[in-house]
Amino acid sequence: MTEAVLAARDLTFAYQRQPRPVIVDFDHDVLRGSTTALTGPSGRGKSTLLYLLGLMVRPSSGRVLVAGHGASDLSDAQRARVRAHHFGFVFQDAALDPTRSVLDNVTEPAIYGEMDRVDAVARAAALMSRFDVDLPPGHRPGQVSGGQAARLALCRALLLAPPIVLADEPTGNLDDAAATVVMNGLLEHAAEGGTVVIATHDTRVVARCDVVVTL
Ligand SMILES: Nc1ncnc2c1ncn2[C@@H]1O[C@H](COP(=O)(O)OP(=O)(O)OP(=O)(O)O)[C@@H](O)[C@H]1O
Repeated sequence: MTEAVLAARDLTFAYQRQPRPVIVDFDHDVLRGSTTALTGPSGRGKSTLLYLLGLMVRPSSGRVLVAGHGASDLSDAQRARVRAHHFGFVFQDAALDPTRSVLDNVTEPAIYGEMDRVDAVARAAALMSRFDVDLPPGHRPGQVSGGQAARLALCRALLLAPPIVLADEPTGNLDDAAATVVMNGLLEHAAEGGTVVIATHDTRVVARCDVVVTL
């Protein structure tokens, strides 16, 4: 049987001071090597669900299991460790730190993931070359295009070759060519044995995922 690398059990989540929960009794198994699109209309909770699965917010009730182990009820420090070892994130609108160079943005997960600086820089250079964003390392995010920022965010997410990549609207505002590069990168990660979950309303992305979850 194919193993669930990530699972939601009776997951319910309400933002503080909000009358209604955004996610209610959500159950799902994400299988190793799969690509999953979380889709649905704006405001249905795609991003929220992605952050729950990525252990960035705690569920109001229910659990998230990572590699078969309950993870959402761990302490903040323990969840941070699980995040560092299991997940890579592509945040909405790339979310690069404008105060740091593009290289330091891409190598940032190494700080949490126990990869030394020399290896991190080499791996970053290889990824930046593969995705055709081998910019001068001192460049700042303010000096790059939206498509380049999206590819740099992908490089950052893949830096530690994480078992699971979670991506929040990774192709938002990208033209077809740039969206294809980013999507190909995510699909290649899955083809290499990684697992990919994407919150998106981009039909170009949904069409290329193995599993579609509509919220
Ligand atoms: N920090 C917050 N506090 C209170 N409510 C929030 C917060 N963040 C999101 N929400 C609400 O939760 C609901 C789900 O938001 P979420 O961003 O997860 O949806 P989404 O499906 O990803 O939307 P979109 O496609 O527009 O990005 C929305 O009604 C939103 O207004």
